[in-house]
Amino acid sequence: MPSPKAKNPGRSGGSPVLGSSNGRYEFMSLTKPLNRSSPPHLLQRQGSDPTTARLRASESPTRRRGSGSSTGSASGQGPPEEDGIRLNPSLIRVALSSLLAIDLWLSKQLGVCACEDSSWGSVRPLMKLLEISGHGIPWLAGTAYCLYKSDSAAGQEVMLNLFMGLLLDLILVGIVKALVRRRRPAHNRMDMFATFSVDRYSFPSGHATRAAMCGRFLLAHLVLAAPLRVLVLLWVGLVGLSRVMLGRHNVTDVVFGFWMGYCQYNLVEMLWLSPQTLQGLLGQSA
Ligand SMILES: CC(C)=CCC/C(C)=C/CC/C(C)=C/CC/C(C)=C/COP(=O)(O)O
Repeated sequence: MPSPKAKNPGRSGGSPVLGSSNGRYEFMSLTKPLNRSSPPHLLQRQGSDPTTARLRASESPTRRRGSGSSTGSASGQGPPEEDGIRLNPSLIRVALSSLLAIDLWLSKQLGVCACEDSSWGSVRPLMKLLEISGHGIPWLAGTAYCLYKSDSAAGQEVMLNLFMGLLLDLILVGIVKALVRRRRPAHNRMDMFATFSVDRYSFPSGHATRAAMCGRFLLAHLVLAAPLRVLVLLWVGLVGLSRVMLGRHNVTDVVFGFWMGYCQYNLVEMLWLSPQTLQGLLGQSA
């Protein structure tokens, strides 16, 4: 005589499910893996209904890996595309952590001027000179001076836009540093002059963004002979290299900084302040 529960075979929960096979009711545990010989309607109820499938899909890869026997994929029963989906995030994670490990290792190897007694400690003063050459203060002060001294409208326009670009660079780098909050390499000695509080973070390198942006700016707006153009490019590269050699940055901070500075120049061009715009702005404020 079946129990009253048998009248409602579709009910599920923590209690065993009653199934009918060959006209006889049998108990089946919900916590044990399903026998392959189970009738199709029980297989359906156990995990192949859309709701359960959705729940399984929303589980994290780790959780799904842990419960492989219940999904059937560990025993090779799971659909092949599900395995593919599970592999992708781990592959990306492995690739990123490998890149990070290479970055840290390479940066440590290249940080040969991190202090005076490092293997290349004797060239540290030269590296610090390159640091000053890419610092925000000399660039802002120099540009402001040229703007003040310039007696042509074209010169003033170029210098004003460079000045705006330098301010934009400080703001954008500050925002990214505050968002990413990557610590400077452990071998760095924090002996830089005139820094903001966000400069305790290393991603991206502010010197690299400035060097890349100013380098592009100079090449585009100054009429320079070929050797000088090469010198500008050399300076940009050396500023970036000196950041890693001084132990201030990891390689990825500088590479990203170069890319960011390159893009910042595009932004400066887009927001270019022409004399007409300036007159309009000054006219509005007057
Ligand atoms: C001189 C004029 C006209 C204005 C000064 C405006 C001002 C307060 C500028 C601040 C410039 C400044 C302190 C920039 C920080 C530069 C720096 C140390 C960046 C860190 O570079 P990183 O490569 O180590 O990330």
